[in-house]
Formats: sequence, C-alpha cells, structure tokens
Amino acid sequence: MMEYDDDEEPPLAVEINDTVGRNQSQTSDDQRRKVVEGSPVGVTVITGYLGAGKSTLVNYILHTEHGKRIAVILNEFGEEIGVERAMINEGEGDALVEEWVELDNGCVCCTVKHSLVQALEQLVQRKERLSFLSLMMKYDDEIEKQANYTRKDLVETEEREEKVKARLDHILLETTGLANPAPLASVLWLDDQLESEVKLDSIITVADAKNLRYQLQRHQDSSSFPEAFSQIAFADVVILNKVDLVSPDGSGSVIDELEEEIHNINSLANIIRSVRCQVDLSKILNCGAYDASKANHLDALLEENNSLTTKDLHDSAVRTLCICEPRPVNLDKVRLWLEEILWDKKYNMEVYRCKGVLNILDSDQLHTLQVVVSAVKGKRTDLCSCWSVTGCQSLNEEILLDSFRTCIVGAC
Ligand SMILES: Nc1nc2c(ncn2[C@@H]2O[C@H](COP(=O)(O)OP(=O)(O)OP(=O)(O)O)[C@@H](O)[C@H]2O)c(=O)[nH]1
Repeated sequence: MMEYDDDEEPPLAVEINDTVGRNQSQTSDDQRRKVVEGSPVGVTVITGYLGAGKSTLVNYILHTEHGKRIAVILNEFGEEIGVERAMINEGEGDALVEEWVELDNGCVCCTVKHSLVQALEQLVQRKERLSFLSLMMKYDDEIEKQANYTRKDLVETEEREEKVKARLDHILLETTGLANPAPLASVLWLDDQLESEVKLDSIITVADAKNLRYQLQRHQDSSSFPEAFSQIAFADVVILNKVDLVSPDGSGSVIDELEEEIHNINSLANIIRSVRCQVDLSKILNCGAYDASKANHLDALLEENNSLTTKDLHDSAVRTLCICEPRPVNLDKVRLWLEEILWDKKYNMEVYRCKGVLNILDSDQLHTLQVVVSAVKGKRTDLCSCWSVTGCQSLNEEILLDSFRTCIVGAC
C-alpha cells in the first residue's frame, strides 16, 4: 500500500495549469462536455491478493498522461470502511491532490453502503463546487460593463463550463488484498432510476503471476486463499502482473497455463499480461461491464465461451459454465428460476457471478442478466438466451440447463 503522512493537512485543490498540454486538455474538455451532464462517473473496483500490484496499478494510472481527472479511494480496512483517503489526479499537469472521504464506520455490505455511494457522489459534487468558488473570485465587475451579460448570466455560463472542466472523469476504488469484491460491487451497482452520480464500471483483479499458481493450488488442497479465488471469480478484467518474475520476455508455457487456470475459474474475464501493471488504459477504464448498452459485446463473449463445457474444465474449486438456449423463455419463469437457484439454493449450487442475455417471449429486444452474489439486475437491450454462471464445484451444468428449460415458453 502507499504510504502517507497522517499529520499532513490534505490540500483541497490545485490550480489547473492552462499552458500544459493545452491541445490535449482542449480535446478532453470537449469530450467531457459531450458526456458530462447527467452521465454518472464510472467507478472501477481494483482488487487483488496482498502484494499483487494494486497500488502499482493505481500509481501507473494516476501518472500516465491521459488528461482525465481520476479520484482514488483507498479502502484500507476491507469491509470496514472508516475515514478514507481519496487521491485525485487533476488530469492536466499530473498534479495530485488528496481529499478525505468520510464514511460511517461499519460493514460495507450493510450500514456503510449508502454512505459509500453518498461519499462518492459528494466527491463528484465537491469538485464542481470548488471550481465554482474559484470562478466567483475571478469575477470582475468590468466584464459586466463591457459585455452584454448580466452578472447572473456570466456566472451561470462560466459555472457550466467550469463544471465540465472540473468534474471527475473516473473513480478508482482500491480494496485491501483480503477483500472480497462482491459486497462492494453490489453496493455500487445502482439502478439507473436512482440517477446516481456514480456507477460501477468494472471489477479489475490484479493477480501475481509468480504466486498465483501456489495460491490456487493451496485453495484446492486446503481451502486457504479463498480471497484469491473470489477475486478472480468476480473480475471483469484480470491483470496478470509480474510476468517478468516468471519468464524474462513475459511469455511462455507457464504464463499460458496460468491464463488457462484463470479462465477455468472465470472464462469471461479479459486477461491482460503486464509488468508493473503497465497496461493499455483503454482496456481497463470505461469498460461498462455492467452497462446494458454493452450487451452485444457480452453476447459475443458468451458465444466464444459457449464451446467450453464441464468436461473441458480442470478440477477447479471455482468455475464458469456457459449455456445457450435458442428458444424464447418466459420472463416470470426466469425470475422464479433465479429465485430458486440463487436464494432458495434449491439445487445446492453456490453461484458467485452470472452474466447473460435472455431471449424473452414477445419481446423484440434481448434482456441482459447480471448477478453478483446477492445483487441481481435484469436490463432490456437488443436479441437466444445465452448466459454464464461462475460458482463453486457444486455447479452442475445438466441441472442448470434442465431447470432453465422449464422457463422456455410452453414448457410445464
Ligand atoms: N518484479 C516486479 N515487481 C512488481 C511488479 N509489480 C509490482 N511489483 C512490486 O511488488 C510489490 C508490491 O506491489 P504493490 O503495488 O504494493 O502491491 P499491492 O497489491 O498494492 O500490495 P498490498 O497493498 O500490500 O496488498 C512492490 O514492491 C512493487 O514494486 C512487476 O510487474 N514485477
């Protein structure tokens, strides 16, 4: 983890240097202008076992020239969130600012959950307010005399402009190495109707290429390192870091086998190999892993993985099954089926994560299905029901498929 001096007063804002990277910042301001109003700020949950390279990734993101304003929340206490630090990259000029994000004490899955979302929203709004204040101070009565603006007009116009410039583009939430990302995901995964200022973008797991195999092996033998497993099971992206410690050129059969092991646990995760987490940021930020608008991508991913069946899988404690059913299904029956599988545990299967697209009767659109432990969301998008489910060894493809077929229209 990064080190901080606790006695130091965190500065609240830095002046943005207009002369640095003007063209780049102009372009990114234009891009922001298009999306800022009304669009929530994406939150990426960064997880990974102790020492895997989470802080290295955060540092890399903050210090790479991308022209984005990124805030980082460090969840030092795992599920216990108290007062947190947030580091904000001011984008242009790579200036870093620290702010405090205050949350009530308690477990993130219960008491703190609303507080976490509120704190993130306040962080977003706070950036806007700070910028508005500095604008008011800049205001010059002379401008009012020379131009046809009233004071109110000018402030309002500039306020809007400054909001565009000062608003955060993204938030990174770095968890402790022993955290299970699922509670955080379900906290941040909010309904569109709530019109929150923040939304879950994706879960990124940093895995240590040197130690991963040992951790996974030990988990199978003795159930130790459960976090290493669940972190991979819930990941949308796995950064297979420290490949330099396994092979000098970052390739070879050992790394191929590691990738295979990761895919055996979570076949839908995008795996990126890295040294010191130096990855293409476009592959890890704004993934929209929970966006209904990305259903086409999900559909393609599921199809690609559909060939993977139980017999192809190694004997792994956590695994993913992909199932496809071309006939249309009944939405009410699917709801019932999900309740039986997830809550009633009718078939004694432990499910962690489920992603899919459903072909619902009398609907010209497909519906997407997303499940993270206790959180289940269904969203309508555009067209075969194809879904994957990640869970314990108890997963049984035959039972899942048979029980799902009871949802097919006309089935009893
Ligand atoms: N050789 C090598 N070392 C790395 C790489 N990535 C990170 N490290 C080193 O691994 C150590 C741990 O990295 P961190 O980024 O602190 O890991 P972390 O996951 O934040 O650690 P915790 O917060 O303690 O869980 C540091 O000494 C890094 O410099 C890599 O790709 N190769």
